[in-house]
Amino acid sequence: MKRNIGFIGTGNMAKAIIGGIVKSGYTDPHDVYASNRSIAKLIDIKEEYRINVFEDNLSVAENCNIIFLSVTPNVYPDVIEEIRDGIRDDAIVIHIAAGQTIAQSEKHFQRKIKIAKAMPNTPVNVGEGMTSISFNRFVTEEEKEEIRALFESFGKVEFIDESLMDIASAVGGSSPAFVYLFIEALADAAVLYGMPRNNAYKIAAQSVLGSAKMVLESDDHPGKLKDDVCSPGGTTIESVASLEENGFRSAIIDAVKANMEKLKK
Ligand SMILES: NC(=O)C1=CN([C@@H]2O[C@H](COP(=O)(O)OP(=O)(O)OC[C@H]3O[C@@H](n4cnc5c(N)ncnc54)[C@H](OP(=O)(O)O)[C@@H]3O)[C@@H](O)[C@H]2O)C=CC1
Ligand SMILES: O=C(O)[C@@H]1CCC=N1
Repeated sequence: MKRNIGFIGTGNMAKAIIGGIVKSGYTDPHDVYASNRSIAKLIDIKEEYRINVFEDNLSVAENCNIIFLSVTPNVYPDVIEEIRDGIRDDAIVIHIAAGQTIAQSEKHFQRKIKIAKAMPNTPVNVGEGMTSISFNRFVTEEEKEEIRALFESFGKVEFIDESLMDIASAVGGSSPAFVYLFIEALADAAVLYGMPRNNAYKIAAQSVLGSAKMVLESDDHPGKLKDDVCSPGGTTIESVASLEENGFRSAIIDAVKANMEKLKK
């Protein structure tokens, strides 16, 4: 079935997804539609990706059969009320809002709607995204595979139980921010020792990328991969000991806990 893909809200996450589906060739930009509160962002995204834009949300709903609700969760009730009557029966609505449950949205829609709850991250923009997805009971198995293919066009996909969506949001949706902090800190340290910033970012970022690939592509536990870097009596174990002393691991676990606490509010 031919699908027009719509985005209500063209903020950071929607822009990353639009970039992902257009650059991967998954869809033609002519089949992508978007609306946003401020016109300036719409003009920018239209210029960058040559997609169609509307000044109102209802037109996106009426013209599309995959609809991303890419606004923040506090805006969901108003947006759902605006588009409710314009949604086509064959449409699949994709929620990406952290903390927004399928049940909450179903309550606002007040009608039978096919819903996919997806938790992507911004690396979708460069084809290396991670998206966790769950569905409501109205989405067929065939449609689930169609949604998988969409998200796989710009990264990896896991179907998970909706009860795990908050932790998927913290560990998949938010974690790129933690990793950027790590890369920035590594690069700052390199600059402190006289390395030019462009060299520093490249060396730090590629080391993170390669390490992630080792975890994904070797059968080894991350602890074993760490051990392989630490030569006996060498330099790395000095750094590892320092990180342990400074509570590196518990700082990460606490960061995830803070994320989960916020999602409960
Ligand atoms: N950023 C990320 O890495 C991730 C975000 N998400 C989820 O994506 C959603 C959006 O987050 P993010 O992109 O970061 O936030 P942004 O603030 O960047 O984007 C939200 C967009 O929604 C627009 N908007 C607000 N109200 C309306 C409305 N009534 N009608 C149409 N558009 C509206 C805003 O427009 P304007 O700015 O013009 O007011 C803005 O462009 C959130 O629910 C978040 O949980 C999920 C995974 C990762
Ligand atoms: O910061 C946020 O609320 C969103 C959810 C996951 C990433 N960004």
